[in-house]
Amino acid sequence: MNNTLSKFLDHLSSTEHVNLSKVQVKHTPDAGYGLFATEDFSADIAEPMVTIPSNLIVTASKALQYLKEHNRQQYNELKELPKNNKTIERYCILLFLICEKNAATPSSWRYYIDILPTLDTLKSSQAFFYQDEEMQFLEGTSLHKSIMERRSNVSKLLKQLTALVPSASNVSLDDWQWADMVFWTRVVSIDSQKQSKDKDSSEITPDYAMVPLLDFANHSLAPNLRWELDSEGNFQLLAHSEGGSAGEQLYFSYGDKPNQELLFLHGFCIPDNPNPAKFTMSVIPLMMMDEDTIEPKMRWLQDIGETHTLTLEKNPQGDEHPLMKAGITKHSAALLQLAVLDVDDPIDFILEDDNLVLCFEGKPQASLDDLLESVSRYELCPIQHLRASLLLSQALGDHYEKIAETTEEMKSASHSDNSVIQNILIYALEELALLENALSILQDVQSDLGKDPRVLQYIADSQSAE
Ligand SMILES: C[S@@+](CC[C@H](N)C(=O)[O-])C[C@H]1O[C@@H](n2cnc3c(N)ncnc32)[C@H](O)[C@@H]1O
Repeated sequence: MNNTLSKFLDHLSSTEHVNLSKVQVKHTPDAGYGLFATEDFSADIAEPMVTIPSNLIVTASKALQYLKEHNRQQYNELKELPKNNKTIERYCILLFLICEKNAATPSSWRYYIDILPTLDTLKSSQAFFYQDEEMQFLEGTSLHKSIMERRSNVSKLLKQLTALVPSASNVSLDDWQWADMVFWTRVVSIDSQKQSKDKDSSEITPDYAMVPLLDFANHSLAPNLRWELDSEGNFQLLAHSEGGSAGEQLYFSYGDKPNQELLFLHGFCIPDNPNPAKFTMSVIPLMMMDEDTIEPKMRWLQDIGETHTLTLEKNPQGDEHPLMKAGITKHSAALLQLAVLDVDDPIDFILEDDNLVLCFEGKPQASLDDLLESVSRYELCPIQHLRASLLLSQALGDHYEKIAETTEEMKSASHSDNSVIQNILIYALEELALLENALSILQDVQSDLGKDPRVLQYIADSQSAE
């Protein structure tokens, strides 16, 4: 056991009187440290395996208390910010972590800070820090896009923090990244109602908590450990389900997260994860096909407050729209209908009170739902559906090809003992299967639409025009 870990555990047992007789922290083969049972445990026994006292749990109010003593300026600025806001809660906790990590004179919290993963450890496991080779293996996937977005947002978020808390302007980007990642990989969300003992009306009602010791427990979809808050705000760690035997690793569930989310937040995947993958991509490159309308379309989306993300889910979304049979959400089906409209279609854009309004067949469209509905009543509707479906097939097909190529490469023997690449492979194959299924459904959809007389006429007209 390393020195900082044994000091931390000593501190818990001798100073804080935490009874550690039923659990221990040990290295695991593939998940860093883990929490293990030292004796048989059963859900029939109501007694907790271990109780973490409330004074050891890091919440926003605890962080504020700490900053009041250790960084009065940050405390004064934070306490003026709106209460019960998750972002502010997170800022409090991050600033606490950074302040104690860098304090010349350690407080008793340093035992905990010292056992948290360092930035170098996080760099070797977190998707955010993937090198070029790993990013190449993610080409075409939704995760590639999410990582790039997170990278470009990091300094923006730090700027947002310093706009609210000017005294945090000396926080380095490295410290900020370290604290943010430590936070997201270890935080649990608690029901703030149960935290009555922790409430102080002048401070923030906490929902986020970092719980020393519990945060050594790794994730499983079949957990044998659960936690409960007692009436004093202490965290009780209890056997879950059937319990288990001495020596077993104790897992709790981080939630029903799909592999994409697990890989993004934690750097690992669960083989055969039943939580279905989602594929996301931006509609913007698809809008770019028509240079004349891209600008007003983007402005209209902005004015009606809509996002640009297309989402493909595993399970069909219904049959309100042919694309939804392939798993495209209603919002995405509408975005695709918008994307295919061009100057030859019955659309106009008019400016009304500084807002750009899209009119379809002369009627203003207040929302994407309205547009979807108007297109479905349009006499050439099957043609519009077919165009949207072909555009989607083209886009998904491009992603499919990129992912198919990289998964073949990852399957090669030279990567078989690289756990990072094996995790990427599990995730990429799921996304590949999702795309393959959608592409095959889209083929059927297109073949059905191709039989519609209006479509046949349209094709004949276009051919004779050529
Ligand atoms: C709350 S911590 C658990 C303790 C951690 N293993 C440690 O060494 O400190 C969460 C992190 O543990 C790792 N982890 C948790 N569950 C895992 C699993 N089932 N497989 C692989 N790594 C896991 C991930 O790096 C994750 O971000």
